[in-house]
Amino acid sequence: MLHVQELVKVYGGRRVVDTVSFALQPGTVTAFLGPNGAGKSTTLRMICGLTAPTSGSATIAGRRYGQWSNPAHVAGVLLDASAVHPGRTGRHHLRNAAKLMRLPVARVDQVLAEVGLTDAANRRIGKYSLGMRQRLGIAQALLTAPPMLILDEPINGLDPDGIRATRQLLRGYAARGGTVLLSSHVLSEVDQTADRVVMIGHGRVVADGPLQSFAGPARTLIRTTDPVRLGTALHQARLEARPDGPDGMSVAAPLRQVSDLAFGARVQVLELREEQQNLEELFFRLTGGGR
Ligand SMILES: Nc1ncnc2c1ncn2[C@@H]1O[C@H](COP(=O)(O)OP(=O)(O)OP(=O)(O)O)[C@@H](O)[C@H]1O
Repeated sequence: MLHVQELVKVYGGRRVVDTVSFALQPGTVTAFLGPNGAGKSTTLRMICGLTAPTSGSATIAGRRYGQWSNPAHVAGVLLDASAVHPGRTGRHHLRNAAKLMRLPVARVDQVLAEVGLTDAANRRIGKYSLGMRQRLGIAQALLTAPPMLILDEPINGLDPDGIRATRQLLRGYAARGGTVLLSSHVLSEVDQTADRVVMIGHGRVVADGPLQSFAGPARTLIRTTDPVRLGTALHQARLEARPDGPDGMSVAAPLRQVSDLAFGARVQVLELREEQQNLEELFFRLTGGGR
């Protein structure tokens, strides 16, 4: 669907995008992750034909985005959610966009509903929160029901409900065969949305693969009435464990193994859960944490 091949952008003698390559398949959500200034927006702008590459190419379904006679039908794009007229209502804004693309106006109410903006449709955009503007931008990208979405920081500024709704929307869209590329500088925003991560730092791709492949070994948090006894059992099983609170331990083992061990040691378990994978650490290690 999307093929990015050795894209390079030089500004003032500096390679802000440095030989970036990746390809996306239909039915997937890919997060393009990197700290501020890593080169995400510049890459997305080159993919959408808004910035000319110094070298390299990006094609969607075999052609450069700008070469398609109706590019919005090939990929829906949200690059800057603030680029909207504040005096217009959300519905008015989308109606204008639909007319420009020669789409039936009935489509406007469908996409407003898809992004959860029906109730705010007749309010002026100037009164929208950043999150609402982001959702309006996603609605506009969805107008043509395109096979691909390219979204620059679509989750930035959303409240938890907005993040959840956007996550469901994008997952549903990919489940129906759509291809999503979304950028973010916050890993936790996308770790439940994306199947795959392309990480970029200082203009270069530093990691690319399924999200699970970045996960470290499983860790389990266990709280028990008898941490000393459990500690002995863990030691005997040669499992690395570190204290977590007065009666808790973080154990370097999968949940099932820790559960079996606690059962065998006859300690009463108060809490047992898999720990969140700390992808953030990996992200900062790989990208150098910034410019
Ligand atoms: N038009 C331009 N002229 C000169 N330098 C630019 C231009 N656009 C971007 N840059 C520089 O290129 C680098 C990458 O910027 P880019 O906006 O692509 O990063 P980003 O990863 O999207 O970051 P952010 O999350 O802050 O938007 C930055 O150092 C930025 O200052």
